[in-house]
Amino acid sequence: MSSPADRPAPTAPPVGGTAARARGLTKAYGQGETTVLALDAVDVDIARGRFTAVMGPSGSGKSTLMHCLAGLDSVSAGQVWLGDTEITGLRDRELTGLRRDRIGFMFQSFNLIPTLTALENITLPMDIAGRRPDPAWLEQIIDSLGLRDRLAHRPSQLSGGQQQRVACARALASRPELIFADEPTGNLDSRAGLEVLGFLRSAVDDLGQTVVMVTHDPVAAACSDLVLFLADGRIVDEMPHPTAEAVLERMKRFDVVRGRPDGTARTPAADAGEENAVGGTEPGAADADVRPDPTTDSTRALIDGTPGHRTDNDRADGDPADRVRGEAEGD
Ligand SMILES: Nc1ncnc2c1ncn2[C@@H]1O[C@H](COP(=O)(O)OP(=O)(O)OP(=O)(O)O)[C@@H](O)[C@H]1O
Repeated sequence: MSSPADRPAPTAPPVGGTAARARGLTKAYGQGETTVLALDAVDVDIARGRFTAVMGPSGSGKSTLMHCLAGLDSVSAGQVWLGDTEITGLRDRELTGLRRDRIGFMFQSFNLIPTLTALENITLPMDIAGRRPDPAWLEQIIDSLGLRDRLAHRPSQLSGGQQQRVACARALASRPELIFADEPTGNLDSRAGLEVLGFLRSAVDDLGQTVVMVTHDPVAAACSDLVLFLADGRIVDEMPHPTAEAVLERMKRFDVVRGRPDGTARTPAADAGEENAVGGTEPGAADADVRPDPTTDSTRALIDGTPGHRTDNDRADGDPADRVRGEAEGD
């Protein structure tokens, strides 16, 4: 395990084995004295065909990293590639198509459309894109997720675990290069959570997918191949072949929050280069009204007809589910 100081300086991005990568990825919210540095010159490589977990204290930048890697959020500086395509600098329309074709999303809140059946929810992103799912692939996903006898059910007729399995199938349906999962087990009891983690694991092992999962849960992180630890918008550590115990121990090393006089997420300790200093753990009250709405993000990611490329402090009006429903049903 390496500390930031031990980590080799980044060279040219590796080619071939990388599903996504970022160099110097920086994301600041707000301006002037109220600036929050959510990501601070992050270099990261997401290995293709692997399961990567992202952990860190609240406010450390996990969701922001995921959103920037997925092209859901603009970056303040730096570059992001999906495969060999640099997505930073792409126009919204190009980004929309790329997300739709190459990325699958899973969110804590499932984000299923209540009026659609499980099957309709699974194929919704492809239907909106005007693409037909590969029937053999779809069948394989449905069977491996155990959804065969639930396809005609609406979300309200499904348990939380089943709903998340539908969301998992939806993320896999287009056979994306990369699946981003933001706290996919956050709304599930431990049994259903483990089940969903098992499916994500087998999506990697058996279906060759690449998964990036943000989680607070050491047990969930232990299902991954590699855990990246974020603190203060930086990757401060990584752990291959994690166990829940080792992850828990590592998380304990993150210090108690110390606020910064200038209100940014960074701490004086972090400025001094202390690896285990954590800042911005509790988003300040001032941030509370401008934090991203996960429903908005996921909805945008799904329908991708709305400006999914969020700008700072951008919030969608109205009920996002209504907008998705409207798009899906052609209202
Ligand atoms: N739209 C926004 N406007 C202002 N600040 C933001 C916005 N989104 C995130 N932030 C701030 O950026 C920092 C990183 O936020 P982010 O949501 O990425 O952290 P996180 O590690 O995912 O947190 P959590 O575990 O609580 O979900 C935090 O200080 C947060 O308050």
